[in-house]
Amino acid sequence: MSSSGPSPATGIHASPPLGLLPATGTHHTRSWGKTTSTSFTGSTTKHEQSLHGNVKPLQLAANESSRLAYRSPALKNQWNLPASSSSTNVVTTFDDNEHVSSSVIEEKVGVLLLNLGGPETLDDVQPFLFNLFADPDIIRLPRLFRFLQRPLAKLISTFRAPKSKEGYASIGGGSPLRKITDEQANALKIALEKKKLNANIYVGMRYWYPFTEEAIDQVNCCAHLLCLFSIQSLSKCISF
Ligand SMILES: C=CC1=C(C)c2cc3[nH]c(cc4nc(cc5[nH]c(cc1n2)c(C)c5CCC(=O)O)C(CCC(=O)O)=C4C)c(C)c3C=C
Ligand SMILES: [Fe+2]
Repeated sequence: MSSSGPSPATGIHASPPLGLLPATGTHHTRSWGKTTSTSFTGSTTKHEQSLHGNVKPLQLAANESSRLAYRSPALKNQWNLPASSSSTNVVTTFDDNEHVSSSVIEEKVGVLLLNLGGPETLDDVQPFLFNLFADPDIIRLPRLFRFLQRPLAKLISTFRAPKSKEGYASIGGGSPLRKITDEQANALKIALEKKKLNANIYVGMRYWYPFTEEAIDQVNCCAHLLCLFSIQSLSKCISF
């Protein structure tokens, strides 16, 4: 996959987010090509929404400059979050001028930066590729042949790994994606602190560490979780 776009620190501004999720419940997310569920702190509500599901843009307030907070009306219903919920809904949006406008904030916000991940060492290359190809969103087999997904992923990843390793070796022995995403998280934390917003930032990857499920397990700070898809790519296979 080729990557391009703004610098890591500012790339956040160009990336469409997934949504604002309540930081309680059970998430059904996918890695290694299978669906798993992850419970996280304070869970009283169950829901079926995948982190990778479609989320509609938040109804934005007056200024329509390119903002990044989205919320699914459907999710709002699903999680039973009435507008007058006792827990204040926190909606923080970012515009192109790096101005942050927030509604009244009474609860700490968590931000989950979602990315895809990449192999960090040459030994990671084959298992990373396996995770990638075992995902039916990457290689979709007809229903009848679904049972072949993982054997096929094993086959392709094993065959492709040597060539990919050469590529990764030539750029220092691994993917820069983890480092870039961690840098984005730090930059976001610092930027929000400057705005007097104290948010916990988490990083979750779909195909490598730290997996989204692990990241969600860490979420313990907040009533709401803003999920931002922090991918920059020209790849046509990524659609939002
Ligand atoms: C048939 C081959 C491939 C398809 C189809 C494909 C689709 C696809 N890939 C991503 C996300 C990533 N791919 C990454 C690396 C990578 N992808 C392929 C092959 C296909 N991908 C290979 C062989 C590799 C390894 C690198 C290489 O040898 O070129 C990565 C990791 C990037 C990094 O920084 O390391 C990601 C992420 C998506 C989203 C996608 C289709 C939707
Ligand atoms: Fe790829």
